[in-house]
Amino acid sequence: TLEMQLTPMLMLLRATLDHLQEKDTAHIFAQPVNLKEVPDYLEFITYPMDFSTMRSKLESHAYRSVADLEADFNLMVSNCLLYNTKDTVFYKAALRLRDLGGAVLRHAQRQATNAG
Ligand SMILES: CCOC(=O)c1ccc2c(c1)NC(=O)[C@@H](C)N2
Repeated sequence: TLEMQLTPMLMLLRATLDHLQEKDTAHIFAQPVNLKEVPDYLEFITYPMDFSTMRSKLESHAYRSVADLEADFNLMVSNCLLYNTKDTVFYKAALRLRDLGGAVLRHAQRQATNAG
């Protein structure tokens, strides 16, 4: 579509978000933390973040660069490392997502720079 040609950044951000979310194979970052299931979550976490929220922000043009997307990705990972103890599946998944996502984001930034 015309949007495909005229908004390379939006296309790159969508592809990068898809690639980041593929690394969350357990889907524990897919939706906001359920505050009914985790009632004390906001006692520790000021700004919750998850992939569905990032996708809504992307489609609302809230991200103007790979760095903007990376900031919310890092927030999501940091929230998880802060709230959950080291022995949990959540904490371990956040470490793995941080490392795998870092490579995805470095590649995306190179593409953004090359495309100009
Ligand atoms: C149905 C119960 O779900 C959860 O308790 C739960 C579900 C998903 C979670 C989470 C908790 N904690 C987190 O830090 C983020 C990363 N994901």
